[in-house]
Amino acid sequence: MLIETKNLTKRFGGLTAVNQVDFIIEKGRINAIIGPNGAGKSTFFNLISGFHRPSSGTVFFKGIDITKLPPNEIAALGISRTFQSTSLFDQSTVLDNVVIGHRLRTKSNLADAIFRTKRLKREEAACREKAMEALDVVGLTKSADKIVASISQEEKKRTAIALALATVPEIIFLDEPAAGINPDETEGLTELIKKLNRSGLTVCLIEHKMHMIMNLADHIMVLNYGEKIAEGTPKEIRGNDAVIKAYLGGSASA
Ligand SMILES: Nc1ncnc2c1ncn2[C@@H]1O[C@H](COP(=O)(O)OP(=O)(O)OP(=O)(O)O)[C@@H](O)[C@H]1O
Repeated sequence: MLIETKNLTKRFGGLTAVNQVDFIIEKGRINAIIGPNGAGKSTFFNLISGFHRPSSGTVFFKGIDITKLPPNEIAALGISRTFQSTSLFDQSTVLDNVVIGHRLRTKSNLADAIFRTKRLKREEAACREKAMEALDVVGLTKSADKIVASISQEEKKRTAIALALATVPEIIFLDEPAAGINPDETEGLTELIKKLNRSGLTVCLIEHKMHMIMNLADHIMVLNYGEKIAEGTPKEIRGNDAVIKAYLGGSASA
């Protein structure tokens, strides 16, 4: 298994956003986390990627306890993520945005940066090369020099994925990759996620678009009020009484 959470819990004051969640992500699969608004999905991602410290519980990556590691160290281990409100630099090019993602993995220190050593120059060239490879994978080679503010919403989503890929992850967490794009674009993005998975990348995504999830995921976990209420294949989840009740009774937008 690639990732395992045990009793993972996050409290914000009196609110328990994630409550004792045990979850296993097997290598090579497409996993999805669904649930009504406010169910704790993004918080769960933040706990795994180190952006939130859990109140209790543990996160393991390949059997190693990563619960207390900072986000950059977690990323360097091979766990990458995109964010819901795509945080790209609007006035920079697509390529420059992706180069930043790759910097995480390079080793130059401050002295290198000041004296512009040969190593730094080598690393910069390698960064741009990796970034171009990532843009090729997501189908954005031709948009590399465009300013982010001028590209479509779908291209922004693809740029965010390229950014996450530039750190050469083993697993990628995608937070609502298809939010705000039309059905055709959603179809294109679904194909891209399938392609990434076929190339060996393990995927875990949060998505409200149920049709997309049911077509894409091998394994689904359902959260409701921070608790895991079900997990299984799309077929198992579709017929699960607790899941149907959670969606009908809550503020679900799915
Ligand atoms: N930093 C925070 N401080 C306080 N409360 C928070 C914080 N982050 C999330 N919450 C609360 O935790 C609960 C779970 O939120 P979270 O964003 O994880 O849900 P979600 O399932 O991702 O929702 P959505 O589908 O709407 O994005 C919500 O009640 C939310 O208001």
